[in-house]
This record gives sequence, C-alpha cells and structure tokens, in this order.
Amino acid sequence: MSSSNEDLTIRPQHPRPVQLSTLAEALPIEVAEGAGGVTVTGVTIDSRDVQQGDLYVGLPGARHHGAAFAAAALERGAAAMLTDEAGRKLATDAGVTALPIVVIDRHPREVLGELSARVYGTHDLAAKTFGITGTNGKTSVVYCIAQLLEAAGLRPGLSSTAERRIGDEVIVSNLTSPEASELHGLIARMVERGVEGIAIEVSAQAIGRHRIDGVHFDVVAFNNFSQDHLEEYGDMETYFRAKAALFVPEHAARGVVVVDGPHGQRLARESQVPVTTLATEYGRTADWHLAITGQSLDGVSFVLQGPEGAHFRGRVPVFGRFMAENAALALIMLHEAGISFDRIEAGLDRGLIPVHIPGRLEEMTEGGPGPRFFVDYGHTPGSFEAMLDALGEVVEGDIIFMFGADGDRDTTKREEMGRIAAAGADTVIICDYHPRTEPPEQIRAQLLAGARSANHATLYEEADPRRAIRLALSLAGPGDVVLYAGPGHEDYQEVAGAFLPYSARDEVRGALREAGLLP
Ligand SMILES: CC(=O)N[C@H]1[C@@H](OP(=O)(O)OP(=O)(O)OC[C@H]2O[C@@H](n3ccc(=O)[nH]c3=O)[C@H](O)[C@@H]2O)O[C@H](CO)[C@@H](O)[C@@H]1O[C@H](C)C(=O)N[C@@H](C)C(=O)N[C@H](CCC(=O)O)C(=O)O
Ligand SMILES: Nc1ncnc2c1ncn2[C@@H]1O[C@H](COP(=O)(O)OP(=O)(O)OP(=O)(O)O)[C@@H](O)[C@H]1O
Repeated sequence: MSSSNEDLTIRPQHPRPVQLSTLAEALPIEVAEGAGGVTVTGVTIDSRDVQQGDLYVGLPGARHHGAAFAAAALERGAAAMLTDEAGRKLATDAGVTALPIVVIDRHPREVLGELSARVYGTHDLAAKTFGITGTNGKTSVVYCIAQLLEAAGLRPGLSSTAERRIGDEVIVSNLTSPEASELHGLIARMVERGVEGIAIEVSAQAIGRHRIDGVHFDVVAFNNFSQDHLEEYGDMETYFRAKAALFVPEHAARGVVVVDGPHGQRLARESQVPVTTLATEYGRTADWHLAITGQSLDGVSFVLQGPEGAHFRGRVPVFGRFMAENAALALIMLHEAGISFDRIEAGLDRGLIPVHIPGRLEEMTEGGPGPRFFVDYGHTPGSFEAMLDALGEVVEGDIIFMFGADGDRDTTKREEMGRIAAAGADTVIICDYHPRTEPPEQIRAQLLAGARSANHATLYEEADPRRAIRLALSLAGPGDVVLYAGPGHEDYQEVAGAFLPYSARDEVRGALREAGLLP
C-alpha cells in the first residue's frame, strides 16, 4: 500500500486525544481561559496538511507567518492553533476568533519536538532508533540499516531524502529530515505497525532547526565531511559544528564515527556521547577496521573487524568502496544497539546485503555487452570524487560523466565539481540540473571553467538533459560506463519557480530503448 498522493505526511491511524491543559503542564505555553479542555489528536505546521482535531502550529517563516493561514487551518478542522504573539495578533486582526489560540513566548519551533512527542506519544520508544549525519551517503546508510534490520528479523521503518517508508506504506520526501511534527507523526505510525528499528537521515539543517527534537537516538553516526551547503553556513567550521551538534546527550546515547578524515577524528575527540570509531584506511587507529576484498561494477566485498573479535564478511550489490563503508557503518550501528552479527548473518545469503537505494548508483541497463548506464544523486565534490575513484578502479573502457549543478545553492562548489569530474572521467557532458532562479548558462559556465582547469576529459556542453542523455549514449560503446550524477530518484526539474516533470531514470530508460539497449 502506498499512501495517497495527496497525503503530505504519514500519521498514526489511531491517535489519542490530549488536552491542551495537559500540554501546558509540561511546556511553556499559555492556553487561553476556557480552552484547557480542548483536545488535539495531531500536530502540523502546514495549513495544507491539517487534519480534523489537529493543533496547527503557526510558525514565523522566511516568507510567511504561518498564523496567516489560521482560517485555512480552521476550515480543515484544526482544533486549536499554537503561535507566538505576532501570530496571535495576525489571527485576531484577521477575525479568526473560532480557533482557540495557545501563545508561546519563544519561537514555536523550540517546543515543536517536545510538543509533537507528547501529542503522538513517541517518548520512550521500544523500537531502536538510528540517526545518520555526514555530507554524502546518509540515504545509503539508512537503506543499509533497514536491510540489516530485516535480515535480523526486525521490522524496519525509515526516513530519508528519497522517501519515508514503513513496509509498503511510502511517501516521497519533501525535506531530507522532516519537520518535528511530521517526524513524530511518522514514528507514531511506525509504532502502530510494530516497527522495531527506525533509521533516520539527519541533515545539518534539521539539527539546528529543532527538527529532531523529542527523539532520543540509541545510536547516531557520522560518516564523512566535505564541502556542501555553504550558502547556508558560510564556512566549513560552522557547517561542521551544525553536524557535530547531533553528538550530545540530549539527542543520542552513543555514536559511531568514521575517522578517515580530520573532521571525523575531531568529532571522535569532541563528542559529548561515547563513540566507537571506524577506519577504512589501512594503518589508521580505530576500534573498527574495514578492508575491501573484491570489487567490480556489480558490487563490493569486504571484511569488517572490531573489538573482542567482532567480525563480518559481507558484500553489497552496488559498486564503490564507499558503499562498503556505508554498509560497515550500518553494521556497527546495529552492533552498538545490541543486535548481534550472528543474528544479521542468519538472515543473509552468504553475507550479501541485498540493498537497493533508489537513484543512488542505480543501474538503468541490464547487463549485456553494450555500455552500462547509472543514475546517481551525487551533487557535491566529495561524492563526485568517491564515485569517479570507484569507477576508475573497475571500468576497463571509457567513463562518460554527465551532470549539472543546483541554482540558488552553494556556488563555490561548482568549479571543484567541474574539475573533479574532468580529472576522473574520459568524457564530461555538462547539462542543466535545477537552475532555480539563476541563469542556467551561468551555472554551466562555472562548471565548465572548473572542468577546463583539469585539462583531461573531452568536454561537451548540452543544456537540455534529455539531449545530453542521448549524446552520452551516442558516445558510449561496449565496456564503457555512463554515469549521470545529480537527479537520482527525483521526478522534477526546478526552473524559475516552476516544478517541471522530469525523471532522469525514466528518460534514461526511454533513451536506452530507443538505442536498442533495453527491451
Ligand atoms: C530554509 C528553510 O529551511 N526553509 C524551510 C522553512 O521555510 P520558510 O521559513 O520559508 O517557511 P515559509 O514558506 O515562510 O512558511 C512559514 C510557515 O507557513 C506555513 N505555510 C505556508 C504556506 C501555506 O499555504 N500554509 C502554511 O501553513 C509553512 O508550512 C511554514 O510552517 O520551513 C518550511 C516548512 O517546513 C520548509 O519547507 C523550508 O525548507 C525549504 C524547502 C528548504 O529548502 N530547506 C532546506 C534548506 C533544507 O532544510 N535542507 C536540508 C538538507 C538537504 C540536504 O542534505 O541536501 C533538509 O533536511 O532537507
Ligand atoms: N560514503 C560515501 N562517501 C562519499 N560519497 C558517497 C558515499 N555514499 C554515497 N556517496 C555518493 O553520494 C551520493 C549521495 O548519496 P546519498 O543520497 O546516500 O547521500 P546523502 O548524504 O543522503 O545526500 P543528501 O544529503 O544530499 O540527501 C551517492 O549517490 C553517491 O554518489
């Protein structure tokens, strides 16, 4: 079963009513006289997501004050609105008097997690909770955790950039990490469905914006750190601190940190919760060590060794040593949560972790003698480097790499993306991704400038990604690999405020059929 396309969030089906007066006992909120007996059964910060009986939280945002949508929330069945003083004034000035208003003297986000946990009853979960942060590979680790939980005979639930999923109940994600009200609603539904292990992707933005408040993870992990999101953080130190803030007792009991790079090493020293460490580079001091024992375009085999003789021999059916690292991290997280390797191994076929990650190094071809075509979600210099290094180790023929870059996001990473692409591939095709409000030719020019500086690959510029896919295929022969980085699982292209339908995976499949490379 898939949730309806109209559902913005996954919610519990059997919520329990909670009185506003009960919430006021635990939270710094002021309930209007006579409204203490009003009961609420859900929480949302989006008027379009309101369900009958919800507490609608009117947040001051960058573009709107949520309280401006109080009338819409009331019409959809909101039982009350929680907002700040400015929001209360907005609603009363607009004549919305039928909605009981709860006022808070600070930013409503600061209590949203705790409030949502109390309404949805998601404190003290029996399920194990896992949170992963880092620059690249969070979604991949989440899927590895879910797969390993299943192998161990435990029912998984997950929240990632690609989707939120409980068994066959799925919705496409809007944000990487949902707002706290959505997250607690999702967890409450997971509890209803008997989920025993929950894997959650945690963006830096989520930690600073209180989106994970009210969740206390059994185990959190940090995998790697490289340039991204400087449009938001300004510098790498601030970006790092935003991620490191997950490793505090308020959020987690313990952590796992990959210490290959200086930021991981620093986090392992500075973490405020106990951590165990993983090294994937030979000779580095750590509690756990990963060694690659074989790799091809079809996957990577590894051995993981840890304290007290802990040992796991495994394989992931996705190429790249970093995928073994993602799997190893997931294995250690489960181990730290008390789920033994023996239990996991018992559910696997000779160590094969059959993980499929939507839009991450996802193969569009089906083997055969022709070129192989992969679609990926990488959009950082770090992910380009990891993928191209991995391909360089296993591809005999040429590597044709096509990509674009986000508009209105970190512009300083573009030249580096171009340089890494052209240094690691034989042919580079630069096309448009999400230009948003920027002139697309300006984005391509920055990528091209970086690509030229590498002085290596043959370069092409083809703005239209549909044509770029076909160009890539026309250049590829048997033994070659085409890698299309950026769009991954997405089904839209954002151009000047419009969301145009565009699925790279569907386009590539169509082009492969045209070329006779798919039935
Ligand atoms: C910068 C940022 O975090 N913005 C988030 C913020 O938007 P905003 O402050 O502009 O909100 P707004 O549009 O002014 O609206 C204010 C309030 O009115 C509500 N509203 C608005 C319109 C309406 O009709 N009804 C209604 O109720 C909104 O739900 C909101 O509660 O609150 C919105 C509601 O939750 C978020 O969707 C939005 O995320 C935007 C889309 C975003 O781009 N976020 C990025 C920075 C982000 O969080 N990214 C990370 C990392 C991704 C990665 O790893 O690559 C992520 O976790 O996704
Ligand atoms: N451990 C890793 N190290 C470096 N690159 C990786 C790693 N794992 C995956 N990647 C690359 O990064 C891309 C993005 O992976 P994934 O979606 O798992 O990361 P993410 O952290 O969830 O990204 P985002 O924060 O943008 O949602 C992959 O498609 C792959 O190219």
